[in-house]
Amino acid sequence: MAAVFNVVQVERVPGPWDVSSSSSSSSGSSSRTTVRLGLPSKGRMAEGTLNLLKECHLSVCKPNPRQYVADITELQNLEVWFQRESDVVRKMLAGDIDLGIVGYDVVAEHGQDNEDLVVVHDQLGFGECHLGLGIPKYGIFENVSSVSDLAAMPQWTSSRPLRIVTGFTYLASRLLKAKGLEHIQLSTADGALEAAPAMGTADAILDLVSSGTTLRENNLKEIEGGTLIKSQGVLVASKRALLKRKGALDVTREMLERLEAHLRAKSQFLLTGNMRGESQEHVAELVLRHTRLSGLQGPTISPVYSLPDAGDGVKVQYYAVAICVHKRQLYDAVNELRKICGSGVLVSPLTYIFDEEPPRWRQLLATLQE
Ligand SMILES: Nc1ncnc2c1ncn2[C@@H]1O[C@H](COP(=O)(O)OP(=O)(O)OP(=O)(O)O)[C@@H](O)[C@H]1O
Ligand SMILES: O=P(O)(O)OC[C@H]1O[C@H](OP(=O)(O)OP(=O)(O)O)[C@H](O)[C@@H]1O
Ligand SMILES: [Mg+2]
Repeated sequence: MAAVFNVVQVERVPGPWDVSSSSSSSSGSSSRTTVRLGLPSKGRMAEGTLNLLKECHLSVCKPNPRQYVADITELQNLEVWFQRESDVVRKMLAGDIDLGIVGYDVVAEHGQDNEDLVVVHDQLGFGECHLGLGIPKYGIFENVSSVSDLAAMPQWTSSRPLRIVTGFTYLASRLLKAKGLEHIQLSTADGALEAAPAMGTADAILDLVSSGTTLRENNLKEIEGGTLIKSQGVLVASKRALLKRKGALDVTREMLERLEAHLRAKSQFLLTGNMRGESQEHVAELVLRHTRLSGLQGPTISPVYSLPDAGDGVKVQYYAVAICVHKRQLYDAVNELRKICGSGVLVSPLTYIFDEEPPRWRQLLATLQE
C-alpha cells in the first residue's frame, strides 16, 4: 500500500530582503545591525577554514564544538555562524548571512548562478577538488576515454538514456548537455555514489574527486573532458549585503586584504645575508646577476655599521642583502646568495605581503558598480 503523507501547508516567513516584509523576519534579521559570516560547521572544509583564519590572525573563538555562533575578536560587529556549507549559501540568498567561506562547488550548485552571490576570493588554497564524471573501467565502457566517446555510444537513446547519479543536479543539468551528452537521466544519492554502477543503479556518476582513490577502488575511471568545474575554498559575499548592510563592505575588505596578503606570503621566504662590497649599488649589481635573486621588486641592500678599531668612527664593511624568493626556488637561491655573500644565509617565513591595493578588491568594487 503506497504511503500517504499529510502535506502541511507551511506559511513562508518573509526574509529580510522581502520587499513585502514590513516588520522584521523570523530572526529579526532585517533589523539586525551585525554582519554575519557563515563558516562550515563540520567536515573537511571546517578545519581548513579555521586554520586559514587563524593564520591570518582572525581566530574564531569557538570553545564548544556544538556551539553554532561565535565571534572573531579582531573583527568587531561581525558574528560567525556555523552552518552546513549548502545552508551557508541558502542563507546568503535569503539574506540571513552576508559572507561565507565554503567550497566553490557548493556556491555553484546551491547558488545556481544567482547574481547576488559574488566570489570575493576564489583561491583560498584548501579543499581542492573537481566535479567530474566517473564511468566503469569494464564492459561497454572499456574503450571509452572521453566525453565525446561516451556521447557517441549507440546505447543511449531517449527511451534508454545514460543514467548518471550525482549530488550536483543543477550543475549536471546545465553543463552535461553542453558536453554533447543528449540522452541522460539524473538521479541523486547522499553519498558513496561510486558503488552505483556496480550495484546497477546507475551507469555513471558525477561527483567530487580529489585524490581519485575512491574512483579507482570502485573500478571507475575519469575521462577526457569529464571535469565540469574545479573547486577549492572561496570567500563569497551577498552583493545586497555589501551594498546595503552597514559595515559589511569594510569587514569584507579587511578579510580580503588579510587573506590575499597571507596567501601570497605563504609561497615566499625572506632570505638575508651579509656580504662585503664597495657600495650598495655595487652589491646590488652582484646580486642581480643571479636570476633567482631578483626578489619581488629587487634586493634590499642596507649598510652594516661596525666599529672595526677602537677610536675610529663607525665604518661600513658589509652590506646586508634581503630578498623574497618563492619556496620552490629556496635551495637554489640560498646557494647563489651564499656564493656571493660568503657568510651564512638566514631564511624566514613570511606572514603577509600586502599589496598597495589587492587586485581582488578592485575587481569587487567593479562588480558592485555593475
Ligand atoms: N574529495 C572530496 N570529496 C568531497 N568534498 C571535497 C573533497 N575535496 C574537497 N572537498 C570539499 O569539501 C566539501 C565537502 O566536505 P564534506 O564531505 O566534509 O562535507 P559534506 O559532504 O557537506 O558532509 P557530508 O559528507 O557529511 O555530507 C565539498 O563541498 C568540497 O568543497
Ligand atoms: O578523490 P577522493 O580523494 O577519493 O575523494 C572523492 C570522494 O570523497 C567524497 O566523499 P566523502 O568522503 O565526502 O564521502 P561521501 O561520498 O559519503 O560524501 C566524494 O563524494 C568522493 O566520494
Ligand atoms: Mg562528503
